[in-house]
Amino acid sequence: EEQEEDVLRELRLFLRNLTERLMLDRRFKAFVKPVDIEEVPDYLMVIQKPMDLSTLLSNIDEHKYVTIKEFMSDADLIWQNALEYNPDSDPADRHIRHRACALKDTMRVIVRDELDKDFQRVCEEIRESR
Ligand SMILES: O=C(C1CCC1)N1C[C@@H]2C[C@H]3C[C@@H](O)[C@@H](O)[C@]2(C1)O3
Repeated sequence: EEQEEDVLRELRLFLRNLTERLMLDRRFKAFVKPVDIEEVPDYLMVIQKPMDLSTLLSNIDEHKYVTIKEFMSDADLIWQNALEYNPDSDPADRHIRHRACALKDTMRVIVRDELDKDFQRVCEEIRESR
């Protein structure tokens, strides 16, 4: 229905705004683009599902997400992958993990504070109806 497409358009606007705000945050610079496989040749041996903020933005424009849960599943890969690939006690890994944790918390707080619960439920109903 057209009313359903109106809801999904509004979800995409929220998701683009959220993703763009994260991309502008200096703490999250390392998460903006895919990890460079030429620079990190073993990355795909460790990480099965790479993800980054630019890829999230492309997915939004390709109408991949009908609910916030689906978006968060991909968005969570960004910090989860960073924790998994950078586990060591050296300062560089600790710095990446600190930023990964900040990304996780920042995303959740923005969604909690800015995405209406009733709107989320309407999106879930659309997903269940398809
Ligand atoms: O995991 C990541 C990114 C950081 C958050 C995502 N990378 C894997 C490499 C390990 C570490 C060293 C850099 O040379 C750079 O190549 C990477 C990029 O950081």
